[in-house]
Amino acid sequence: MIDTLDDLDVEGTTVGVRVDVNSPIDDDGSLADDARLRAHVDTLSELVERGGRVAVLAHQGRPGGDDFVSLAPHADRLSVLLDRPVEYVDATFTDAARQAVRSLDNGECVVLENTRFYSEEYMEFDPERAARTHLVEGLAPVLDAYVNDAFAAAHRSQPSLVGFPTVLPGYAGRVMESELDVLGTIEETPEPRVYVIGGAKVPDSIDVAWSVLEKGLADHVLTAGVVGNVFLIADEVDLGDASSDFIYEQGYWDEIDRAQDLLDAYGDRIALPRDVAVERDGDRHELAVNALPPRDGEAAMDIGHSTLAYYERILEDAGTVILNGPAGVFEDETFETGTKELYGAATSVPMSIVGGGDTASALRQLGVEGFSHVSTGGGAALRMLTAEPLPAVTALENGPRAND
Ligand SMILES: Nc1ncnc2c1ncn2[C@@H]1O[C@H](COP(=O)(O)OP(=O)(O)OP(=O)(O)O)[C@@H](O)[C@H]1O
Ligand SMILES: O=C(O)[C@H](O)COP(=O)(O)O
Repeated sequence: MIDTLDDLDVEGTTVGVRVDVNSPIDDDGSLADDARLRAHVDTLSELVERGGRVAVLAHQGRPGGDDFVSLAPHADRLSVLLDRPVEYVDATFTDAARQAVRSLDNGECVVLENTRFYSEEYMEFDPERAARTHLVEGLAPVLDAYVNDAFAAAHRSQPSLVGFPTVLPGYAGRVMESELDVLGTIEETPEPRVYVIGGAKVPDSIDVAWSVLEKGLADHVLTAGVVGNVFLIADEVDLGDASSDFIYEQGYWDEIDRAQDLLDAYGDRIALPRDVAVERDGDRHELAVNALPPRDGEAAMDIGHSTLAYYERILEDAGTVILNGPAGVFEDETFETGTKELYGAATSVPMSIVGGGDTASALRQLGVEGFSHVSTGGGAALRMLTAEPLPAVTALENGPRAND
């Protein structure tokens, strides 16, 4: 059992609230989409309205990425969404951060700096070790309680997710609570069950594919996006240098072997793209897999119409579809078709569950709606849908309670 905000005596309590506001960022450093911030408004408003002193903790991007930026724009946006001043401090666990938290009054809120600006936060620990990191040792002494609303990051055992609830009474926020309610019952959803796995986080996606195939949860796994490209290469399709170099540069080369092992073990339940779209003379150009490799410099940026027809036939018979990750580079209009049509077809399946930050923003951008549940989590939703425990949830379950 996990305590929720219903169990927390909020008035006058200093609460560290871990949210997941990891968002797409424009070239000028501003937020390209605020959906993940809006998702946390209920939890944060409730805490400030009930007189809490709220210190917001979150990550943005990954080290080395263009979206690895400060949380200052997030604080500005939260201030608009919560309709009250939200302070921002460019520190997370130092004296400056502690000072900012100590000076909060009832009903006030401060956003601390991107937790991943500190290297320990980008490592995975067991909860006891996570509790001895600089972040947790530095900040926990000025907090009375910890609320985890970051369902989308709950598959990470990083200090801000598993360390705080090991030393402070922990509570699930409203997003966490509702996601666990909806996604906790995957084994009871209608069959056949189809998992559509696209996007660019290849190692996570291959883990999920292994797990759902091994446990018999998936009748079919449909691959798309960079994940689909990795499977094609594993199936000895020559995708050309541009796509191969991209996979190599992302550090995903070893994933090709894992994809191959997966095809050997469960190939009959894994569907691979039958064609891909590349850019040729400024336009979209589709190439059947047997017509590959593409010309020099052409990369596989989307699935093509023959793949769409194949996947749509599988979806017609599905009872449940679980989707994560766009089917192509949907940010470019030329390559939005795969994502738009595949996700559009999925809305006709009786139970359709979508996860993922980029996926949710892709769907809004493309005007695709009508799913049974759009989760705030991508990797976390998928992990949960494999019936695997989420480390951050386990840490909340095992941590101290207010009355202990
Ligand atoms: N064929 C492709 N080549 C290059 N990039 C691709 C391709 N297909 C999809 N992408 C990129 O994948 C990115 C999104 O992948 P990602 O796995 O992060 O999805 P997500 O929905 O955000 O999931 P999560 O919430 O787990 O992060 C998009 O930016 C998109 O451009
Ligand atoms: O976008 C996500 O899936 C979460 O914010 C977790 O981000 P991560 O995959 O960089 O840990």
